[in-house]
Amino acid sequence: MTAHKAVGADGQDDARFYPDIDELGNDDPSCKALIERAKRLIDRRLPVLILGESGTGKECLARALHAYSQRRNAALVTLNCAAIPENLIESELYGYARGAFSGALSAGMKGRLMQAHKGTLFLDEIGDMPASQQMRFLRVLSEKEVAPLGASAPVRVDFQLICATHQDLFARVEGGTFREDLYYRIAVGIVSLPPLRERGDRALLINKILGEELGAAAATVALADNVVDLLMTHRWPGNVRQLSAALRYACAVRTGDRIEVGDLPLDLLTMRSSGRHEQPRVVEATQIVTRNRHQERERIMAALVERRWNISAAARDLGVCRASVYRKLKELRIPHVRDGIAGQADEPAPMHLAAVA
Ligand SMILES: Nc1ncnc2c1ncn2[C@@H]1O[C@H](COP(=O)(O)OP(=O)(O)OP(=O)(O)O)[C@@H](O)[C@H]1O
Repeated sequence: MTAHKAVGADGQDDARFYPDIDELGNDDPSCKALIERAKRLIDRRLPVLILGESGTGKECLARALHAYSQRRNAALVTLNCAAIPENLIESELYGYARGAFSGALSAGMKGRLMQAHKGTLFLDEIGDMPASQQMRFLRVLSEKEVAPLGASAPVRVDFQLICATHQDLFARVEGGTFREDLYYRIAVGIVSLPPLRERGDRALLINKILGEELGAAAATVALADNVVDLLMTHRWPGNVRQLSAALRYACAVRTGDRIEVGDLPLDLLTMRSSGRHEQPRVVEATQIVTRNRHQERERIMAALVERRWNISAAARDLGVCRASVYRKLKELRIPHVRDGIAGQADEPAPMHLAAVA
């Protein structure tokens, strides 16, 4: 992760960390290809338009692109067009000169377009830019000049434009709420982020988020099999944001080294019972199960070695019953060394072990 200075939606310096662009694609070939394409679009004086459902990582990508670009040492200035009241968007974007109107700041105000000079302007939810502002913004893009309200002369601006929307922008053009000429001006370098349910790197994403949340402890925390099943089959309407929130919640409330289904947010379980999940992705689920198995194997082996294969003592350390330890030995294919350490081990496994396993 790389840190850069930026100016956030409230105009204040934003010291948030910026994702490393190469980490966004994980090891998934299609995500990596998409990120590589986005990298090729930056620094070409082309506007970039990031499309994708809410929570797919559009802002993350915009931040990563800025941090990757040649403009990384200048500001990234963001404005969420849906979050600013229509009557304020004009002064936010263009600013105003000293004494431009009664109630204005005495020193005037530098608008976001001028703040972004030499840097990057990120306009989130561009589909919500009021119709009254679209023509003026188009003119700025054509003329590369801004005229703050009350200013005697326009000011030249140079920024990398990145816009994002979760809406079908062309449908808004067809519906008459978004100008067609502005659409063609901003929709040049289009990058479409897939919804989480269509991504082939869900397991990698889960591991990455767990790693970020738990740090070194991630190596000792496993996911119960039914948690893996749920994470891999849920449809995630809130995309990566929802997945990340669910995992962070589970990491916070877990009481042991295993995240159980009861550690997941209640709304996720409710959605599941109402059928908002999909068919398991067997290959990916296997990756997580393998990771869990590996960690579980290590945990059990450590307890057994520590207790010199005294199953009762190891079971106590692990917080499970002896039968569970025997079941795990079988399940994880850990060969019993009972014969090798004579006198240290417990009595032979009970006859009903096969049935338990
Ligand atoms: N590749 C990724 N790896 C890890 N976390 C990610 C990734 N992409 C997105 N996230 C996380 O998902 C959350 C949502 O990301 P972001 O705000 O970029 O989505 P968005 O598409 O801009 O959402 P919205 O349309 O609602 O504004 C953030 O918390 C972000 O950290």
